[in-house]
Order: sequence, then structure tokens, then C-alpha cells
Amino acid sequence: MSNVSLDDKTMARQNGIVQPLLTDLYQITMAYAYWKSGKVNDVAVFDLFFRTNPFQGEFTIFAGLEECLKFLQNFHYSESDIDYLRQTLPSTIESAFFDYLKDLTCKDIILSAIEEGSVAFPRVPLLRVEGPLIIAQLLETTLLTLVNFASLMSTNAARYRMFAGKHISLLEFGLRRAQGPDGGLSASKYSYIGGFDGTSNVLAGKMFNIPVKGTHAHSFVTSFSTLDDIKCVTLQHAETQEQCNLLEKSLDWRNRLSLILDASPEEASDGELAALISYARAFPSGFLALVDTYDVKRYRFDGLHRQHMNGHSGYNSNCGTNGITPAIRSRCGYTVERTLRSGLLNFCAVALALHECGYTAVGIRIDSGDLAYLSVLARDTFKKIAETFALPWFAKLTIVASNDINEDTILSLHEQGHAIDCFGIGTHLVTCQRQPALGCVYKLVEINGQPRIKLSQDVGKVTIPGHKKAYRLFGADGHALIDLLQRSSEAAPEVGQKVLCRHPFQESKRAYVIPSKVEHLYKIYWKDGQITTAPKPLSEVRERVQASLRTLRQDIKRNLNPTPYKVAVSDDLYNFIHDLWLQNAPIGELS
Ligand SMILES: Nc1ncnc2c1ncn2[C@@H]1O[C@H](COP(=O)(O)OP(=O)(O)OP(=O)(O)O)[C@@H](O)[C@H]1O
Ligand SMILES: O=P(O)(O)OC[C@H]1O[C@H](OP(=O)(O)OP(=O)(O)O)[C@H](O)[C@@H]1O
Ligand SMILES: O=C(O)c1cccnc1
Ligand SMILES: [Mg+2]
Repeated sequence: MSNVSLDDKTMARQNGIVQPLLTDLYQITMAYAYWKSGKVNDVAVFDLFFRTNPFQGEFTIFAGLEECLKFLQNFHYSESDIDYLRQTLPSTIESAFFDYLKDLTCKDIILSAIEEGSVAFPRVPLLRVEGPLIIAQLLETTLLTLVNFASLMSTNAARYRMFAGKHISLLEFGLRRAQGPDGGLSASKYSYIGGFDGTSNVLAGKMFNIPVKGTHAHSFVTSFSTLDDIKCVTLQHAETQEQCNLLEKSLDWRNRLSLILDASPEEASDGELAALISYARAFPSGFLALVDTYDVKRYRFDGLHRQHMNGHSGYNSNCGTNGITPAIRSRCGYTVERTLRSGLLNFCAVALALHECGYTAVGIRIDSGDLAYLSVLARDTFKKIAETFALPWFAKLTIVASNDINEDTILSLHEQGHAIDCFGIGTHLVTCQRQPALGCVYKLVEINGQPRIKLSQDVGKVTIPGHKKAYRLFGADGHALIDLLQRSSEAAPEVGQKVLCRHPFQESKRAYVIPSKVEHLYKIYWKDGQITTAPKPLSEVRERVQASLRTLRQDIKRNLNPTPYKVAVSDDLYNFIHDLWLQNAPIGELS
């Protein structure tokens, strides 16, 4: 195995807060107690794993490995760290312990891991840390914090990608709502890994080479009140270099369109038009406008809405204007509806004016109201204009939707039918609102060559002891069938050879598997103080996520009541666990 040295080109610099003191105090107090008990030369094996998949799903995406490697690479207590610990820990701590800490590095640690971006399952360790007990113990909290949120976030993003479908573009807009600056940065990074196409977070773009994308906010529109707020109305033609009057052209188009779109210019806001013209002048090739600032609330009979969603043009723009009170309307089956009568008219006018100046507009963003209905309304409008003016590109303008989008909204929108090309998603994505934490744990499974088991009344919490290897066995149809944990001393399963796979705790649950393919899940990533397998660039980890998800059967990935993926142990490991369990479980006495 060749050692790999990593430079800034292959790995972005680690966030400065990831350092040895980013840990729980008890790791350091335990380190002292180990040290004082003469355990300096003890050698341990720890497994880092989770017990339940997040989001009521049946898979997890493993992420955070690259950051773990950077942490091992840089692990070192600085002078000021030592000074702080001296002041903070009890004065009875022997000074020689601080000398010991000063020289600690991860050179004697071996880190094995599943490939970053792979699907992973409960109980199969994501990381295995072997080496001096004290150092391996000191790594616990930091490794957990680096893996837990990264994996949770990547899984969340991968689920959004899965439910959105591969043809919809997904943008992460969450920095303002994230759990602080570091949470926001990690959310951007791992959303990208999980399958998002870009982020609005500029620092994430710079640090991780993620595409940065965005539109504009309502404040840009509301900062303009009248057409007089446009400071300069001209734009140089893209080809002829001629000066075009964008305001004149836009007003002209707004009048022409009002006849076609059944929306009068009086209903459109001049402040909004001024804002859109100014934005178009600033970004003539990237004109994507927020169109719901001056949306109009109307009452609409629900039956008509449904018809419209089914593709019939049953929308009646006059419904709701006949003076009936909201309470009466609600009883009669009317719902409040917004139309984009101002924004859509203004956008189309500016887009057509831009076209006359040699530029093609990009599209619109809708950030309120019924996104299914409004997106279809916008698409119908674009198609009508495309047809009327023989401009086929107009029908294909991008429609971005945002506003508290989550998995359920996406699924519901798909069910209703919509015309959205891109979702901008913030709060629910980055805060993982549906499940805010992944429960990875770090458990001692071997000390000085002796297996360790942690017993619990709750069988699900009993740890699987010893130094183990993990394999993914594939079935005849090419899908991943089962993950198998074995003792490291056992021979690896082979293609075409029958393997007995057992449930780790239920004796009667077992099955023979004849794998069509066997994947060894662990590689050594860190040994002898060096990175031994270079972590892949983010774009490749992102591809790995999708490739790995494709190996899972559809029923394991579905939203509602997904089928659990099987995780098993070999017969040998099964007996090993249960013998050790019996040895360690005290025999009770009945009286
Ligand atoms: N067709 C739809 N089906 C299901 N959910 C939708 C649909 N359209 C929008 N949503 C979701 O419904 C919620 C609407 O939120 P809300 O009631 O706050 O509306 P709003 O348009 O933001 O109103 P306001 O601006 O007055 O606060 C959002 O979470 C949005 O993602
Ligand atoms: O809804 P999220 O999924 O979190 O997506 C991000 C939100 O952030 C922006 O506006 P913000 O919510 O700050 O202001 P608003 O009240 O204008 O929507 C944007 O318009 C989205 O609504
Ligand atoms: O660019 C956008 O449209 C954007 C960015 C952050 C939050 N909401 C929207
Ligand atoms: Mg909002």
C-alpha cells in the first residue's frame, strides 16, 4: 500500500474549530485515569456505528471521512491547549501527564472505513479505530461530531434528490436558517454530496468547489417604488452593440402582453417593473426574477383549481371578486389563491425586451402561494407567449420554487402535477427538521486482543464484540442483498459459495446466501501517521452516493414503510457473541 500525501488541491483546509480540544471533558479525564493506571501501552479497537437509520428510512449515507482524516493528520495539542488544560483540570494532575499529551499524535492509529458516500446500515461500523487505548479514546467525540452530522445531512439531501427525481435541479438555500455558521457550512458541503446541484453559500462554494447559484430577494423588488427609480434605462445589444432602451421596450411589451395574458398593466406594479429592468441590466444573460412580491390574493373555487391542475384551463380570473365575504366563500368551497398577475406580466415584458437586445432570460422564482397551481399558471403563460410570438425558448423558461419545501411537499407537488424545474430548499434541509440527529456511537470492542461486549437490557444496544470485517453480498439480480459481519480471522465470503447469514440476536432468523458479487466494505485510510488511501474529491463522493443508492432495491428506498435492508453476522461471529454474552451476563438468583 503506497502512502499518499495530500496537499491543498486534493483536500480543502479543515475548519479551524476542528482540533483536539473540540471534545468532551471526560475524554481527557479518562485519558489521565488510563495513564495513571498504567494503561499507556494498552491497545484498543473501537467501532463507530449507528443503530437506527434516520428519517424513518432504511438507509444512511456515510459521510465525513475526509474530515476525520484531516483531523488525524493535524492532531496535536498546542502549548496553549496544554496551558488551558493545566488550569482547568484539578491541580492534583501530575505534570508528566501534560508532557505525555504534548507529544501525542495519531501515528500509531489505524483507521479503517467504509468508502465515503456509500449507503450504510445499522450496526455495520462506519469506522474502525485501532491503536493505543488513550489516543483512540481521545478521538471519540470529535470523530462522532464529524461523522454524525455529515452522514445525517448527506442522507437528508439524498432523500430530497430521490423524491425530487433526477430531472429537477436542487439548490441549497439554508445558511440563514442553519444551526450556526459551522452547521451552515457543513450543510452546504453535505447537501452537495447528497445530490444537490448547488448552494447559495458563497464560502462553501469557495472552500469546497461547489457551484454557487441564486436569484434575488424581495428586498430588491421593494427597494424600487416607481419607474423613476431606474437610474439608467439603456442596455447595449449583445451583438450589434447598439444602445437599447430597456424601459421603453419593456413598457411596450407589457401593453402588448396585457391583451394576450388577460392581465391589465394597471394591475402590475411599476416599482416591480423598475426592479426587474434594473436586475436585467445588471445580469442580462442570467435574468432570473422573483415574481411573487406583488402577488394578488383572490378567492377561487376549489373545483376549478383541481380541473386546472389536471391540465384543463378552467381557471377563472374573475372568481372571488364579487363581494362575498371570506367566511361565505370558505363554506362554499372557495380557497384563498394568489395569482402572479403583476410579477408574471412584468417578468415576461422584461424578458421579451431583453430578447430584443440579444439576450435570453433564464426564468422566475415563486416563493409563496400554491406552488403547483402557480407553476402551472406560469408555464401556461410561457407557452402561450412562445406560441404567439414564435419563440420556442420562452416555453422552456426555468421555474424555481421555494418556501419551506420539505420531502412531503415535493411528493405532494409531484402527485398534484406542477411545472417546477428547480427547488430552492433551506430550513427543512439544513436543520434536518424531520430528524435533527444521527445516533452514531463509538464503542470499545477489543482491548489487548481480548473482545469486549457491552450488555444491555435492550438487545438492540448490545455491541458486537471483536475485530471484525464487513462484506456486502449481492444477489442474482445485481442488487445489494445483505451486509455480513465476520470475525477478522475468518475467510472472506466468495462469489458462488453458499454463506450462512444469521441475525445477530435472533437464533431462528438465518438464511443461506450465494452471492453474485462480494464487496469488501473496509479499506485502511490511515496508518503509520499517513493517509494510505486518498479520499475522493467531493464530486466523486457525490457520484458515489448515487451509484451506491442504485444498488438498493426500490422497496428499501421508498418513502412509506420501506423494507429494512438485512444486516447479518456469520455463524462463527454469532457463536462468538453469544458465548461472550453468557460469560459476561451475571446469573441471577430467584428467591
Ligand atoms: N401545491 C402545494 N401542495 C402542497 N404544499 C404546498 C403547495 N404549494 C405550497 N405548498 C407549501 O405550503 C406552505 C405554504 O405556506 P404558507 O401557508 O406560509 O403560505 P405562504 O404562501 O408562504 O403565505 P404567506 O406569504 O401569507 O405566509 C409552504 O410550506 C409551501 O411549501
Ligand atoms: O423556506 P426555506 O426552505 O427556508 O428557503 C429559504 C427561504 O429563504 C428566503 O427568504 P426568507 O424566508 O428569508 O424570507 P421570506 O419571508 O421572504 O420568504 C427564500 O425566499 C426562501 O423562502
Ligand atoms: O438565491 C436565492 O434565491 C436565495 C438564497 C438564499 C435564500 N433564499 C433564496
Ligand atoms: Mg420564506
